Amino acid sequence: MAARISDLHIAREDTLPTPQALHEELPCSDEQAGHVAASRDAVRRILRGEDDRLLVIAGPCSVHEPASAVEYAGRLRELAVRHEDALLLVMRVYFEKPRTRMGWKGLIYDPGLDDTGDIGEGLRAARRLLLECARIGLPAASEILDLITPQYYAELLSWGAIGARTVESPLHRQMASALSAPLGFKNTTGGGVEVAIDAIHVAGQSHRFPSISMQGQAIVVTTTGNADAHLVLRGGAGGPNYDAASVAKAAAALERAGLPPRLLVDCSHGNSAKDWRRQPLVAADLARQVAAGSRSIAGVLLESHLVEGRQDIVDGRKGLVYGQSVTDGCIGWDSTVSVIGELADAVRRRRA
Ligand SMILES: O=C[C@H](O)[C@H](O)COP(=O)(O)O
Ligand SMILES: C=C(OP(=O)(O)O)C(=O)O
Repeated sequence: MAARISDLHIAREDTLPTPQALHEELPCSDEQAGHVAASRDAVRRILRGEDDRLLVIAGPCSVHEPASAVEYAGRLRELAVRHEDALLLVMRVYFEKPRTRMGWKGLIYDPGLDDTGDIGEGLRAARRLLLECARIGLPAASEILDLITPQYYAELLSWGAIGARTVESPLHRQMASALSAPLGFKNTTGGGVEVAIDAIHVAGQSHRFPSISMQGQAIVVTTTGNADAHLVLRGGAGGPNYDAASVAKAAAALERAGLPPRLLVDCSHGNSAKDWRRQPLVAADLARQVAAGSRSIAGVLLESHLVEGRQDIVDGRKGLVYGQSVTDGCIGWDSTVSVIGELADAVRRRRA
């Protein structure tokens, strides 16, 4: 008998709807598409220095509860209008979590929070939420982690991230060359900025690679390159990199590499030593840099939710505090309002 040599580690296979089927089930209207296109344009203008506002990407570390994400979106939209002279507010709507070891992988991978892993339902929930953001006129941002799932929802994003764990991956860099939204590359978890600068170069070029079509067919896609890729400083194993000296060093590295010396800074992750209480201190330092005239800082990222802190998933959705993160700790709503106000004032002071 021939030895069994395939599928030795496959427990089961389930069929997903095609990207096209999901788009037809949850279509994007002309108004929603118009909002996404205009938001991407606004992001690009800020990145290029043609608009002196600050891009602020704020929202939960991960979305696990669509209802609290919708409530957060409504509140952020009000803040966006209040500060639109100084800030472009974008909601962080993250559905796929790259874990250091094991842990809940996000709404797309496990929408039930119970390891049942109904990815079809997760994609549906993600798309529904992004459509809701577009409906209320709030631009949305997400990390692109999986190489197939973007076909299901990425056209609704106004900003995307390639995270610290995947910034060196050739597959993510070539996938980034296909994405339609401006894209931030994080420095590595070790703190390496050069790796992200390499990634920006690679994503800006044309690539040819295997992918899936809207009809779910295996295809070879040829891309034109994403000209709006940029650097995000998120700190790393060696410490934070949000201070003025680190920002200046990174801006100089960008210039040496022939790239515009403009970047985003994440107040969380390595820049807060993963302690959410430190995020307002990081944001205050960035606000001081902006008010003092820095034009290198084009944007700021915040992990924020309705309720401060974080909680563990113990028994699926049971017992969870509404509006509190189940991944990294977040600042709460009141702190979010004051941090965003401080950033807006910094832009106004820089103008004055
Ligand atoms: O922002 C999210 C987390 O920092 C990232 O997914 C890693 O999380 P973990 O170290 O808890 O696995
Ligand atoms: C995982 C994230 O960030 P980083 O890649 O910087 O760790 C995140 O923003 O969720």
